[in-house]
Amino acid sequence: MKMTLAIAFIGGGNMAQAMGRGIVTAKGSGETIYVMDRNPETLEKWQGWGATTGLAPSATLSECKVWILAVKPQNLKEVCESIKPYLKADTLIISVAAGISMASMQQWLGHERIIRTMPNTPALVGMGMTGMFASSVVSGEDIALAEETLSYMGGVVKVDQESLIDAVTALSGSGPAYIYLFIESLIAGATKMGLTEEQAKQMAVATVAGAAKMVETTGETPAKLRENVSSKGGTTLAALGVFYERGLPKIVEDAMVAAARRAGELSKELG
Ligand SMILES: NC(=O)C1=CN([C@@H]2O[C@H](COP(=O)(O)OP(=O)(O)OC[C@H]3O[C@@H](n4cnc5c(N)ncnc54)[C@H](O)[C@@H]3O)[C@@H](O)[C@H]2O)C=CC1
Ligand SMILES: O=C(O)[C@@H]1CCC=N1
Repeated sequence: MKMTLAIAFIGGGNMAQAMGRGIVTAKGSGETIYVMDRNPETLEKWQGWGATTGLAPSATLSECKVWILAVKPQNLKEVCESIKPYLKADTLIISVAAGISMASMQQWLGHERIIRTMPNTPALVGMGMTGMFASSVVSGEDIALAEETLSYMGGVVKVDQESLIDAVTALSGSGPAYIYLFIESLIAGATKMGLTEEQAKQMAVATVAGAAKMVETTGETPAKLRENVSSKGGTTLAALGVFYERGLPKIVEDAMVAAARRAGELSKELG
């Protein structure tokens, strides 16, 4: 027997699939999920997970208590207008869109029960991180429901000001891409020194994962752990010297400021 639908993804692309995969893994199937996406190819993956799918808004949306808005910020206004007729008073909206304000979504949807979040794609492997901000009208019960839904994808951190979602975007939302660039750079450097691509990838990935796990489990600060690797007159300090000389900490800070600024621009351009 088909299970009752619980969650609707509005837009079933990269981010939605990463989030959906977390739910499918936790629940054993996608049977409680409904996905609305105008691209039939995008829906094929969801169908393989057992989800119900649709190419356009329909009454099926009304069967779902939680709607996750996961289209590009540029498409959000038109999509909100198209799904609005199927909203019920108790529908809980969770937006993952970068840079689109709560006020705009409340206006486009004529609905106040909205939670703004910023997840990231490691949700696909259950290691996501989501920052969330709830409007003042959202009940404790709905916040708990949103936290439960998001916890299938990894960690959840609540922030108490909407503007902080842009900082979350600059850190964990866009952050996986920064780490991928760093891994790409490590692999490129190692292959130039003679390691094979496969060897370099294995070592780079283990180094990033191992270092992150050390920060998570030892209780030491990242600075102390860095010092522990850095022998006096040794190889690590030779490398770190280049990072400092070229201003890596400032480069990272500037990059994050650019990401947060872009979120602010999206908000001005799109709502
Ligand atoms: N990709 C990432 O790492 C992250 C993305 N986000 C946010 O997630 C949202 C989605 O981003 P992605 O998944 O990367 O984009 P995507 O392009 O992979 O997915 C968007 C989906 O929306 C569908 N769509 C667009 N207009 C539609 C309409 N009118 N009706 C039905 N379906 C429609 C598209 O067919 C597409 O499958 C964005 O708002 C982004 O800011 C948030 C955190 C991380
Ligand atoms: O690049 C973007 O705009 C989205 C938001 C965070 C990650 N990807």
